[in-house]
Amino acid sequence: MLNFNSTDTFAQNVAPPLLETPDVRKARIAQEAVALETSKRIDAELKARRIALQKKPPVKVLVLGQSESGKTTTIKNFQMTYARQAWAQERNSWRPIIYLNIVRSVNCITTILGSEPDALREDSHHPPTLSSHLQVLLLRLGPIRRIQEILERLFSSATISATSQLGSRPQTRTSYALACAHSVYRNTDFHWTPLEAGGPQTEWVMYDVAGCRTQRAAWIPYFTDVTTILFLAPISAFDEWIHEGRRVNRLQDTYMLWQMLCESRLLTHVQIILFMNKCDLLAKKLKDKRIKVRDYVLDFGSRPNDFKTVTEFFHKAFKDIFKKGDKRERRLYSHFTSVVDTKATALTLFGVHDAILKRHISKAGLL
Ligand SMILES: Nc1nc2c(ncn2[C@@H]2O[C@H](COP(=O)(O)OP(=O)(O)OP(=O)(O)O)[C@@H](O)[C@H]2O)c(=O)[nH]1
Ligand SMILES: [Mg+2]
Repeated sequence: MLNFNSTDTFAQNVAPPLLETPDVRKARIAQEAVALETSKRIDAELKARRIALQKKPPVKVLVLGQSESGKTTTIKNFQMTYARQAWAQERNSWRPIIYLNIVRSVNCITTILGSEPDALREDSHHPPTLSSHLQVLLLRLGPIRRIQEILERLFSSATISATSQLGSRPQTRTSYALACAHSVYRNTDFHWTPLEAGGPQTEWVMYDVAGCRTQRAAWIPYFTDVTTILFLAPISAFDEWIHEGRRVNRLQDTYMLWQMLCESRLLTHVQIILFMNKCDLLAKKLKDKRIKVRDYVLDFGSRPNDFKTVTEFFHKAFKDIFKKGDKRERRLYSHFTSVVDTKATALTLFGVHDAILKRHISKAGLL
């Protein structure tokens, strides 16, 4: 209860005027009633939002593609664009690992030098040689051995707790919860207005799986659970062979995977987005006049070996496979990307993000 006679400045400021006419008093009381109603309404809205947020299913995206196709790099781009804070935190968490690598390298070098008697021998007839400097250096670097031990102990306990957190899904190499501030902020008349792009604070979970052949069976359990599959096709790899088998061309392997996804009955409800990736490497490769696409892709025939013709040709091939396999006339979203170019990728991701969210919302019956 406020004591209006007190010396409390807040109480004095909110106290009614001392000389208040009946009309002024009536207007004030009416105003206060409206303010109270508004306050109650805001409280109720906030509570409803909190409850809705708790119930809201996360947007789940499975990122697929052969090994080295750019999956992890794409997820890093998503993090940088939509969860910058989490990305910065994760980046910082790599610092001790980098320290450990440096410390290990230094210790390795000092071990090799210490076991080389010639390197440490001092010649008394000559001024101090490099070997005496090395001796001093080895002594000085002694404490680093202890640091290596501490860091290694730290990491072994951190690995155990991370493994237990991943729990029942050991096949997920990495799963990032993009608990992004997904309210999009737009500057209007110098005010920052929060816009809700599919609801505030929608949680995004992106599954990053291993792309090598032996790991692909582990993708299947995720198929039924995701809204969207983001498929990475490294189109620069038309003249390369997958590491697991010299005789399998990387582009052929990608086509085969793509066909499997497009035809899969398990995925008919899933939105598929194609990133024809590594365009920068493709452009570079095609500048070398000795590399001809037709030498690796027979269907390419006598078409010009330039970037535009080659990318259009690959695009058509992916579209044809999609159309043939698709059973529900889904829309195919496809993009030419170089995901190492973070600025250009951020622009692509804005479009992709909206498409995914739209699909997620309509699937959740919220549209
Ligand atoms: N130049 C160029 N390099 C790329 C591009 N995308 C990915 N890379 C590089 O290709 C390598 C493999 O990328 P990752 O993102 O690790 O590939 P991944 O699909 O996660 O591979 P796995 O985890 O082995 O299945 C990394 O060195 C990336 O920097 C691209 O568009 N252009
Ligand atoms: Mg990866």
